[in-house]
Amino acid sequence: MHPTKITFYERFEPIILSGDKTITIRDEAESHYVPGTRVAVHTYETDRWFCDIEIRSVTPIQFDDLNEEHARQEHLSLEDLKRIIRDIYPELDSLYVIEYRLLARDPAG
Ligand SMILES: CC(=O)Nc1cc[nH]c(=O)n1
Repeated sequence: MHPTKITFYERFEPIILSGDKTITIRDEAESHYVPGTRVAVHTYETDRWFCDIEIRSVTPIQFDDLNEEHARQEHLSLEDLKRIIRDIYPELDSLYVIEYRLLARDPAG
């Protein structure tokens, strides 16, 4: 069964809902999302649902190959992107770029 839920840190919620953040970079354990499927997005901290997304693609990437385009899609500078990914996944080089589009959001949010 493919995963139908993903969590994001609350600090990313505004740039996901604005449509400015259109990718997330995850490890192998979170690489099994299926393009074309709908996924519920919850906060990591409190498990609060705040939107649904559609998975567009899942692409392997090496940490050293992260570039300005990935940073633009994350709505970050490349320096900040690399620092954040290193904080979340210390010493992990094999990663996955999950591209998505926003489908629906909490009308009260
Ligand atoms: C909860 C969590 O791992 N969140 C992440 C990890 C990597 N990128 C991202 O946007 N969010």
